[in-house]
Amino acid sequence: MEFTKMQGLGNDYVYVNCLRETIKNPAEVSKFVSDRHFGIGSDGLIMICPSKVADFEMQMYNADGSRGEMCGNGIRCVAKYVYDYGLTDKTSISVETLGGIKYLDLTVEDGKVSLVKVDMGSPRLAPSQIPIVPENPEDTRIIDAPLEVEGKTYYMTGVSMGNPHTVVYVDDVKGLDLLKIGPSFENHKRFPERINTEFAHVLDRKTVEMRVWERGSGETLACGTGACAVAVASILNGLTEDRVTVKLLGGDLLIEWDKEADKVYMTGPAKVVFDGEIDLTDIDV
Ligand SMILES: N[C@H](CCC[C@H](N)C(=O)O)C(=O)O
Repeated sequence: MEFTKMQGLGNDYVYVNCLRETIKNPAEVSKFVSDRHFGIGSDGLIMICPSKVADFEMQMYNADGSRGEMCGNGIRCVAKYVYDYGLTDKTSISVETLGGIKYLDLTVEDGKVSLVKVDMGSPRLAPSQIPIVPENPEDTRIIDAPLEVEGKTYYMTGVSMGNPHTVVYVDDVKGLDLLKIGPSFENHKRFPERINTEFAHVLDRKTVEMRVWERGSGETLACGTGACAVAVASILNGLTEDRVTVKLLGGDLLIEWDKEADKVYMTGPAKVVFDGEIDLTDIDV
């Protein structure tokens, strides 16, 4: 199978052009290719597929083989792939995802995509839409709500960007032991479909730094949907303006929540690392 390794702010995936390749068992393939010792090494697998309702379809699998509804860093790389590898000459494209159809604007420099702006759609805040089990059945949002993890009480804000996120604010992002607390958040009983957890620290009204423990992949260097969730949560909690630079371990994303249109926009880079070929005879069965 031919593949292209790409990364968005260090959130790296194995991309496969499924207009040409067929993958019978993507969950198993994702687990295999993601292994950083026995496979290629990545945060998961992203399949670029034909679509009846958009220019392309993105199917995204985490490193543990679970399917993600949406992937912000991934969809920017999909846009770069389809333009740079000649599948389209359009600089505005649509991509079908389990989180809805997304619309992207591509910035092209010297014939290749350097930057992508994504309309990430509307954040979903109702507990049932995230999903997060609310403390009280009548709660319509999860904002600054207590959550006990490993004997400590955190205060979380829940946001869905098509996939589930919970945002907690901490004083020292760098000092967090995510290996210790990340899985306890991910698998907490109040998150029926597990969850992506963002640990955020507001630097000023235009800037937030964060780390993320991703559902199905553990800590990643960046999470595009997570950065959107952090921006929405920060705005909802009155901590920042509607346009926020989110600083992740792998770099910065510019996030804007146009409250009038109720659309979140994410702007960031996408890069090719290398092209390769791998024999999946024993895996893709
Ligand atoms: N782990 C996520 C999918 C990848 C999201 C992230 N890598 C991004 O850039 O948005 C989930 O299971 O919902």
